[in-house]
Amino acid sequence: MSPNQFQAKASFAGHQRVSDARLSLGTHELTIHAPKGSDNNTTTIQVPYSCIYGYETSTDKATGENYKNKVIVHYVAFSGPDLRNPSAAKRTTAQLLFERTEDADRFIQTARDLGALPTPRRILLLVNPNGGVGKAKRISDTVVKPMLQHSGLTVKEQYTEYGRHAVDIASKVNLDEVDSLVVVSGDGVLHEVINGLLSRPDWDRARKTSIGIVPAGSGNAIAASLGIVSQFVATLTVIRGETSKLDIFSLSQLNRPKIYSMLSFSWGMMADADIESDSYRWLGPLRFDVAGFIRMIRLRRYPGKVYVLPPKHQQNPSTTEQQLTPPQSPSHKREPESQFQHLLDSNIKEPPKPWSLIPNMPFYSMLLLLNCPNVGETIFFTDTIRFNDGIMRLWYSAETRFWKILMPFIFDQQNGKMVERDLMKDLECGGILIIPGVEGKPDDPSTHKVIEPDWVTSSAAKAQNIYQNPGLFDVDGEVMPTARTLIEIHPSLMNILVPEWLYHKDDDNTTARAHEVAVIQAIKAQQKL
Ligand SMILES: Nc1ncnc2c1ncn2[C@@H]1O[C@H](COP(=O)(O)OP(=O)(O)OP(=O)(O)O)[C@@H](O)[C@H]1O
Repeated sequence: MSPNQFQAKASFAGHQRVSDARLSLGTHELTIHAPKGSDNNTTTIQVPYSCIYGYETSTDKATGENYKNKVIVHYVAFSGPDLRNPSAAKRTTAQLLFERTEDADRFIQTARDLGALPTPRRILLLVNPNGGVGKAKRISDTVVKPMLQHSGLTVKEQYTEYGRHAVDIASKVNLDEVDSLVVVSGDGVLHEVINGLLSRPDWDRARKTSIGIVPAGSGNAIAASLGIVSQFVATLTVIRGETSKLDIFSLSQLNRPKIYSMLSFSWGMMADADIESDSYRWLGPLRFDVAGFIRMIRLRRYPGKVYVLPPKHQQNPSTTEQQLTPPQSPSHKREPESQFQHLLDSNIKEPPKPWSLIPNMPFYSMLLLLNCPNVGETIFFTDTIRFNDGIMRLWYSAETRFWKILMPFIFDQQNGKMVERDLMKDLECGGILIIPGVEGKPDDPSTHKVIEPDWVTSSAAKAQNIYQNPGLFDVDGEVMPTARTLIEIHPSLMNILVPEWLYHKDDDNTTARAHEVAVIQAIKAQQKL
């Protein structure tokens, strides 16, 4: 027998039968060949390594107390080939009874050497008891912690106790003691973790700490964008420890601390609906539909000008060099480098080339800047975006006709074709500068200030029924003041935990592809049983 092959009695959760089986540890999967019945046909079960989240050894009662010859392999199995179907993933086990303890030990050691078993790491779980409809604690207790129990990972759990507590935790956590910060909540708490890490004096080290999410909020857009649609897959992802680079946007306003975003920035209808949906939190994910519908029938148009910087690959080097601030050495950088901070000066009326104004847009009914394919768990916007391609995608519209706006949201919410309707225009960009016509804190009328009277109070503006209110600036579901704002992209700034099989069809990621193939083959083998 080759060193990667073993004999054991095998049985599976939910099946009574125990068979004498031949096990083989391959490049990407454990294969179990077991006789099916009296006719000596064999059945083959495959357990992809990317689905194994732990193991335990125990003593088999029949062979005596001195023998630790039983190995229970814990893994996630899928009932169908759609790895994004939330109900397809289940936890299960394979029980392997070896003749001798040495055989069990050798099996574990070989599996470890081949990367079949999770590598020990230290995890800090941040659980928001108020996230979504308050289910995060239950998810942590019934799914996350039980799965972590056999993983070999060291786990600390902390509840967030107040709004923005996760910022405080991430800005102070001892990075020598934690390998990954994992949020059991929604996008809001992950946004806070990113902002906490990037606000640290040692941000250049902190940004390399991997971050992860177990979706337990109501939007869960980032998890859905990563293909993490169930809590089982999310916890498996945390345990396996595979990471991908994540682009981050920075949002700068004069005399205010920088804000960092991993997901989206919006202004107009979607921002209004997202923030206003907070009053319907008890509805769960449906809150976005209800708030969205109300906002669509009472649509607003906000005045403003938006300037766009082309993405790096479209820029002509001779026109950009003069814009760059001198590069600082990493040890002196107090925060991720910003190249166009000087554009926040309100004396600069027109940012110089290669910036350009979005033409013929005196007002916006919606504006959305996206880093990921999903804007919510159930709103799959487009598959043309990568969260690590170094590009921002901007969608905008001045449309105000109710039916025009409603159609894509009714028919295309989940098929990624929303952007194909003739509603929004889109642009690839490396940065944007937004100059709203009215500034202020959206919820405090005493702060509202008309900055550009021509755009807001002129008779032409009045004739177009332009809203004389700043509107909401929404970043990852949180409100920021409405003011002149510079948004820049920082390509691959952070590392996010992703399923090992996360792969886009046109990416040349052969390892991820191999993992995906292994999982699909395992599902097919399972279905033949
Ligand atoms: N103990 C707490 N009490 C009150 N608010 C909290 C507490 N812990 C965290 N928060 C706040 O809860 C807010 C919502 O959290 P989160 O965004 O994770 O959930 P969600 O809004 O349901 O999900 P999503 O953003 O995906 O829609 C965050 O702004 C966070 O600051």
